[in-house]
Parts: sequence; structure tokens; C-alpha cells
Amino acid sequence: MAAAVVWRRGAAWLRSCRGKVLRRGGSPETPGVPRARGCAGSREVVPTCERYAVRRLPFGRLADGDVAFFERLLPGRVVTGEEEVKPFNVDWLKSVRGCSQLVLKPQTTAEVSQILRYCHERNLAVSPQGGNTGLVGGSVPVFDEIILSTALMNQIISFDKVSGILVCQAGCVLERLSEYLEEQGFIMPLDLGAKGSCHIGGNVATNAGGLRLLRYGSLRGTVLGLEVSLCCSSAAPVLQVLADGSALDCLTSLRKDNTGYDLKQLFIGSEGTLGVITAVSILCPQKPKAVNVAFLGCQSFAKVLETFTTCRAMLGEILSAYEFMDEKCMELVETHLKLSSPVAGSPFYVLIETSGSNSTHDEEKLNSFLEQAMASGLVTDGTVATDDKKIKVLWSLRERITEALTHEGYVYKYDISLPVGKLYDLVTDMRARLGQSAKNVVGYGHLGDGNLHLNITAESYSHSLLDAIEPFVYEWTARCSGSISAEHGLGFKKRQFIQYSKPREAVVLMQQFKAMLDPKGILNPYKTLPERSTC
Ligand SMILES: O=C(O)CC[C@@H](O)C(=O)O
Ligand SMILES: [Zn+2]
Repeated sequence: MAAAVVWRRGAAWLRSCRGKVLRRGGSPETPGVPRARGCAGSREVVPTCERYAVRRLPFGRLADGDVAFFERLLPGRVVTGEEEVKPFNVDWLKSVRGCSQLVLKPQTTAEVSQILRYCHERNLAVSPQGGNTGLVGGSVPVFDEIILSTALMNQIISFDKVSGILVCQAGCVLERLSEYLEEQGFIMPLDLGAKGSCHIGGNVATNAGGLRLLRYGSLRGTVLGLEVSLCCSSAAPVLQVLADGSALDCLTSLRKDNTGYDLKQLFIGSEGTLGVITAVSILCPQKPKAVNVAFLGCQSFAKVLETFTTCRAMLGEILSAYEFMDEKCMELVETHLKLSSPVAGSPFYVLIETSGSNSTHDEEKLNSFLEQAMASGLVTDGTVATDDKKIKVLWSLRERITEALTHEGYVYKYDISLPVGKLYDLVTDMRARLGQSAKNVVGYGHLGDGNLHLNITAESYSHSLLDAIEPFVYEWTARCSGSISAEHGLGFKKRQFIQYSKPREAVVLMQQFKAMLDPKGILNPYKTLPERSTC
């Protein structure tokens, strides 16, 4: 059967092995990558403190004098009033809700530092917020924390074409940075579905992984420098003497710098609990001249894995993404988002992207891999896109799964790192365990990085379903020496489970760092680390 396949060289869309000619470009209505994630429905969200019975820590209460102080500091950039503050109190998933009464929108690092200095003195808790696209409840308050939004810190400070290093403020939207860089022949080393709304500062604060990690590595390698506003603490008395607050200036643009400890690493992935990232210096790769995307159907997960091994060996350095999704994911994007896939009828799908500098060379390599994958039965159906528009259509099938899932009701989300061979076993085991009590159990993710996104949907939130899932999912992960958070962070929802992935001593050390930099614990409380007494 495979011998009958015509992989037309250079053709954008290929004939499937079942002899079906695929529609070019999918449905004309198929939207490309969304500018921003759509809103996850309009239902009222139960306050987090009620749903999870959280105890408020003894922080100060906001007084009129505090608001007056902030209004003087940030004229016209202080948001009060229930309706105005409401969108900042709820996460994008509409799964957690705080009850803050105040949003502050600083424009400069000095302003952020003054806010933190004041809040430290007054013992007022602060919840830093970027694009509010996080998936673990890390970017909204739990109680009445003041929301410190980076929305107005959106200036590109510099870009050096020789080194490819971009320096910008933390509130720059990822997609805007990508567009800016593309005009200069470069790209961001990071790409993710929420690119239309997420802020680079939030990306760094959560050490976001995304779709290009396989090729360009994690932000821990590409972020060269950071500027961070800190609370005035005994650990940083030298900063306390600054009249305009305290900021740690590690905003270097050096590729190599071995002078002492690499302090910026402490803030990458710290989820706003140690300081507020105000500016970022990041190394950006050259824009590839040739990009191709293949979207393929596989008959089993074993074949998904073998296809990965084969394509990595045959494509070598031009392989830039290897994503997978199961058929349920495809069904959901088709049903809820009306996207139409040019490849259908397989239990698993993989999206393979190549990025290189020579289109003839890359297409030849991709075509010979595809011919072999079809001939050996690894892949049974497929299509290839070589132009931007069709590439976006194929990527949207994968990138918009998160959005499609929100149409199902409540989504229980798990972002797990596992040995790649075991990735889908967790989905299968969870499906068997939950039976009819869940609406859907789906698996997809960054297979090339060993990262599974396990999502479980139900009409609405229920404690009993949560109890059936957790701690089972974390115990399962720990048995395989995996991580309970591959790239989304721990935020509010996962912080009590850190011990499944980190030894007690490591957690205690983290708590000590936290106490040193934020002695009153005002920075993003109830997030990332468990309360000291519980560990
Ligand atoms: O919604 C999820 O579980 C994953 C979101 C994101 O990390 C993705 O890879 O699409
Ligand atoms: Zn992901």
C-alpha cells in the first residue's frame, strides 16, 4: 500500500497513503495561530480561598492611605473598582479567582521597586502579573494581594544585530517581540500558543518551555541577563540605600560570564516569589530561511516513538519540533473550534517541523524521511506544508488544543516530564482509572522534550474527581522519576506536591532562599512553595 504513495517533491500538500487527495490548505475559514487565547467561557468562578479552603496569612489590609500613595506614585495607572479589577483577579482558564481591590501598572523598574519597598514596609502582599496566561493559578491573587501588572512595561530597549541579543522590558508581549525580530532576520528562541498575550517577563518567571525548546533549548540557556526588583531585605542591605527602591541589575548581554554565582538563574522559574523581573536580555537565533511542517498519522504510540527516533536520525540538525496529540485532541479542536484537519482517522498524530537554511536540501531530507516512514508503516497518512499560511494551519491544530479543551467545562491539567517511552502509559492508566467519571482524558505534548500534557475534562469542578486524580498522577510520575511540572510551574495548584519531584532538603533550601529575599513573604504568597510548616 505504501508503495502507491506519491510524495511529490516540493509539493505543499501530499497525497495520503490511502489514496485520498488532501484538501489544500484545510478549510478556508480555518484560523491560523490566534493572536491571543480566546476567553475560556463566561461562567462565574468560585473564589480560590473558598474552593480550596485556604487560610489567609497575616498580611496587612489595604487602607485608603495606601491607595493615595500609589495614586501619587503612578498617576492614572492605578486600577480600583470591582468591575475594573475583575479581569485581573481571574486566570485565563477561569479556574482560580482572587479578590484583590487594586491593580498597579508601573512603567519603570524604579516604580516597581518603590511599590515593593512600600508593600514590604506595610506588610502588604503582592501578586505580580504578566499576560495572565498561566495554567497553574500562579498569576492571580488568592486573597486580596495587590496585583502588580507589567502591562505598561513594554519597551524594547535594544537589539544588537551582530550578537542577536535583545534587551526589553518584562511586559513586552512575546508575539510582538517575534514580529519585531523577524523584521531584522531573527526570531525569539521561545514560541508558545499563548504568544499573543503572554509577557516575556512572565515567560522567564515561569521558565516557559513551549514549542521550540527541542531546537533552541530552555530559557535557562538563552536568557543572558535579568533586572529584578526585590523586596528590601536583610539579604540586600546595599540595595536598601537606593532612594528609588531596590533593583538587582544583572542585565548583562554577555554570552560568557563566570564571575561568581549566576544569580539570574534563581529568578528564572521562581514564579514571582523572589522578586519581580523588570527587564530581560535574551539571545535570539537567526530566522531560518526554510521551514517545513509535516502532519502525520500514526497507528500506535509505539509508532509515534519510532517515528521520532527515525526522523531525528534522518533530519538531524534541521529538526526543530516534534509534537504529538491523540485522536481525542483532534476531535476536540474539530468540534469546538471548527478547525479541519487534512489528516484524519488515526489514533495518534505527530507534527514535525524542520527549520534550516536551504529549502531544496531540507525538502529532500524531509521527503526521504517521509518515504521511509510510509514504506515501513510508521506513518499511515500525512501532509506537508512549506508555505507560511499552511504551516500556521497545521500548527493551529496542535497549538489550540488548550483552547478547545476549555469548551468542555472544567479542565484538570497536568504537565508532566517522563521518560519518553512511558509518556502515554499515564494517559491510558488515567483513562482506565477514571472510567465514566471524566468526560475526556487526553494526552498531547512536546514528545521531543519528554513532556506530556495530560488533560482531564468534566462538566464542572468536583472535589471527588480531583481526589481520584491526585495524588495518583503525582505518585505515578514519581515512580518513573519524572517531574510533576515540566514547564507550567507549580503556581497555586501544584505547590503542595513539590515533594513528588524534589527532596525535602531541596524544598527547605528553597524556603530559606525565599525567606532571605522576601522575609515577610509578601511576594506572590500561596504559590510555588508549600507553607513552611507543611514540609
Ligand atoms: O493546556 C495544556 O495542558 C498545555 C499548554 C501548552 O503548554 C501547550 O503545549 O500547548
Ligand atoms: Zn506545552
